[in-house]
Amino acid sequence: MILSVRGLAVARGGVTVLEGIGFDLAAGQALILRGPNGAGKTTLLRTLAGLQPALAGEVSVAPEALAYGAHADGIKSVLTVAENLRFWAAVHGTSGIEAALVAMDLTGLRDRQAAHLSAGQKRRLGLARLLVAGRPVWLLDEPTVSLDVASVALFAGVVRGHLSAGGAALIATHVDLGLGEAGVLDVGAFRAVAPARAGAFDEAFG
Ligand SMILES: Nc1ncnc2c1ncn2[C@@H]1O[C@H](COP(=O)(O)OP(=O)(O)OP(=O)(O)O)[C@@H](O)[C@H]1O
Repeated sequence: MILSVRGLAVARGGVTVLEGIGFDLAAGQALILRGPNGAGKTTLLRTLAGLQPALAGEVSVAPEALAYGAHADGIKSVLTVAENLRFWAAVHGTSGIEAALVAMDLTGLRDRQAAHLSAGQKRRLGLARLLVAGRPVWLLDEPTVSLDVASVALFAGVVRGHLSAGGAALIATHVDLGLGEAGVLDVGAFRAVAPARAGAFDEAFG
């Protein structure tokens, strides 16, 4: 397994959100994280990415195998698209940004300053970063936000290519990426916090 999780408990703001999480991710596999707003998908991904500590449990993965992609994707607004990608290639010790530019349909925008990209174009640049990083396990939080239908399809193709090259992906998304082969993990099954009591609204405001 490229990523194994056992008995993991995660918290946000000092409150345990999910507990007893367990799953395996093999090379070539994608797992879609499902659950309503606030269920804990972002918290789980942040914990796996090492951005916050786990409360309990074990995560078995090589830290250098992970690439985390979220809303704040670290784009430097004063740099051009190509300069951003070259920067990340230097950080990750990889070379060549052309394949990433082509894959995310950014060749025509390569010399545009990132500050002047649209929201969807910025998102495509953030996703191109994953390709430049060259890491096998993608942890993705709502990767398709701001993407139009064509870009979602483009991205789904990129994920498929990553999987067939032996990569793996854990993706929190409310959108159907058309990855028929992907598994689904409903984080609701691991919820630690009791839902708000019925009637609480009436008690507070009634
Ligand atoms: N900075 C914070 N401090 C305290 N609590 C937080 C903080 N950020 C999020 N939470 C709470 O933690 C819980 C889990 O949030 P999280 O962002 O992980 O959910 P999510 O499943 O990713 O939701 P969404 O689908 O809306 O992105 C929610 O109840 C949320 O209100």
